[in-house]
Amino acid sequence: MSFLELRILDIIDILLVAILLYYVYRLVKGSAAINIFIGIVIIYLVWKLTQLLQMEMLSSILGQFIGAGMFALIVVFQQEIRKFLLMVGSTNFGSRRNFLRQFKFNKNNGNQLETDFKSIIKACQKMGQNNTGALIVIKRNTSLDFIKSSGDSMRIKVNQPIIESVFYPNSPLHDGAMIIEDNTITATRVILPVSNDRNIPLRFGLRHRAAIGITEKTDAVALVVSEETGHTSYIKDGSFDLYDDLEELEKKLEEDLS
Ligand SMILES: Nc1ncnc2c1ncn2[C@@H]1O[C@H](COP(=O)(O)OP(=O)(O)OP(=O)(O)O)[C@@H](O)[C@H]1O
Repeated sequence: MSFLELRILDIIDILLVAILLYYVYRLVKGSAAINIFIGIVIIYLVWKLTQLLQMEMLSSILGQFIGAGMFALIVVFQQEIRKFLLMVGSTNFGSRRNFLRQFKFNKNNGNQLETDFKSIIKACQKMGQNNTGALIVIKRNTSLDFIKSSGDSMRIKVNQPIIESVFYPNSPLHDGAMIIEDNTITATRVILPVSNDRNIPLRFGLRHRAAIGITEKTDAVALVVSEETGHTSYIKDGSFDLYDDLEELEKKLEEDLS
């Protein structure tokens, strides 16, 4: 029964593997790769079990299969591996403020720029009334530098008329997404990664899929104003975060951005 002895390091090991699996699952969720991912996890677990029970023959067959399969996996999951490395590399662990924010130690410390979410919501409401489409991504901890380069960089403090004029249909900047970081509009016309999730209802087009895509890959939140319905959707962690009225939306943004 010696294999059942647990050291602290084993627990840390298990936790780290669980986190890794969670991130891999988030990357492949909704795409065809999810079935391959589940298949691999099952084969790996069976292999480990056969090793533990010292079933030599089955364990060596599965071991060889997994060894050769690693190369095949790199080819099959090329896209996902790229996204994963991008996600790891773009997480700004270096910033002390962001690090502390993870633990909410420095909540309301007065030094950080509070996002003027009320102006953003008012702009969305106004654009919705005029059936003007918009896609706004608000950064939280994960760096968005890897997508900003696809658009035009700028540096304007958030305010309602500026947001409305960026998305005004004939404006040269209206296409693509607007990025907001630390209460500053830092990029417009940004092209976002589109989600492959097959569960997104067909009535939602590319604008909504792009918002879901970026919130799957980063911890940013997104607001989408539909050109067709005028409705503002709030998107977080790769899915629609529903609300009943604007006050509730304000509350959600206040909580999520603090
Ligand atoms: N990958 C992307 N990144 C950023 N913006 C995008 C992306 N794909 C589409 N868009 C924006 O979405 C607009 C097209 O939206 P589309 O009509 O397909 O979306 P929708 O989700 O149906 O929204 P709506 O309800 O407003 O029609 C484009 O004009 C462009 O501005």
